Amino acid sequence: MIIFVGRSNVGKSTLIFRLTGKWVRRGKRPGVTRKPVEVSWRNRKVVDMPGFGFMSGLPKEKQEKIKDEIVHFIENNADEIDLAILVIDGKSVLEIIERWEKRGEIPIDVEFFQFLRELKIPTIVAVNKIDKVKNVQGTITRLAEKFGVPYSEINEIFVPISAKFGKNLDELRMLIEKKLREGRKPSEDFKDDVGNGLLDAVE
Ligand SMILES: Nc1nc2c(ncn2[C@@H]2O[C@H](COP(=O)(O)OP(=O)(O)OP(=O)(O)O)[C@@H](O)[C@H]2O)c(=O)[nH]1
Repeated sequence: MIIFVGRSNVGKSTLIFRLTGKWVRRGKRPGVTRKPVEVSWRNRKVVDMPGFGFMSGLPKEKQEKIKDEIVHFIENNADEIDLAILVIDGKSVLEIIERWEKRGEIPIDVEFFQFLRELKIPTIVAVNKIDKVKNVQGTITRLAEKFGVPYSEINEIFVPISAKFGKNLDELRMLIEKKLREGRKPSEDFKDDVGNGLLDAVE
């Protein structure tokens, strides 16, 4: 199974369409709670998770509920998940992350990334909407710092793309295939060091 996670409106559905030729969108306006949407692609399940985080008109409790549901889905299906693609909006994500940091909170995108890492789920961060970003390389470097990814691993994790304009999608496809081929490292004992953070938050 391949899962797509990310804030609402970052372009998850557009990206899934670009990669698989399948529409997962059900025409709902942003902010309306929805369940994970599953399509089948090359003998695998591809799941578009509901968007997390702030959505205008959505009360905080509902945001938290969506986040908890995503966390539970990932925990319950962790054995089956071969790859997670965290989609972020390259234009706005750094500003959002810095806003959270100023409030002394862990930014939700960073929290999800670390949660996936704790579960040893191979993860790619698709930095979308780069058609709107001036300094792409600078953005990726700063993102790597925020996500705690060492410089040497940047190209294994971050891929700048534009789902809408079809930019760099071949690079993303190649990285997806590479990660699926590699699978989980055999030495990584699954669920071994699942510790704090999101998991505790929903206990
Ligand atoms: N400029 C730009 N816009 C994009 C890009 N990818 C997607 N969009 C636009 O962003 C908006 C949201 O895209 P969706 O694919 O619906 O986003 P989503 O993450 O599935 O949204 P939810 O269903 O709310 O979770 C749409 O208007 C897309 O056309 C991109 O690469 N560049």
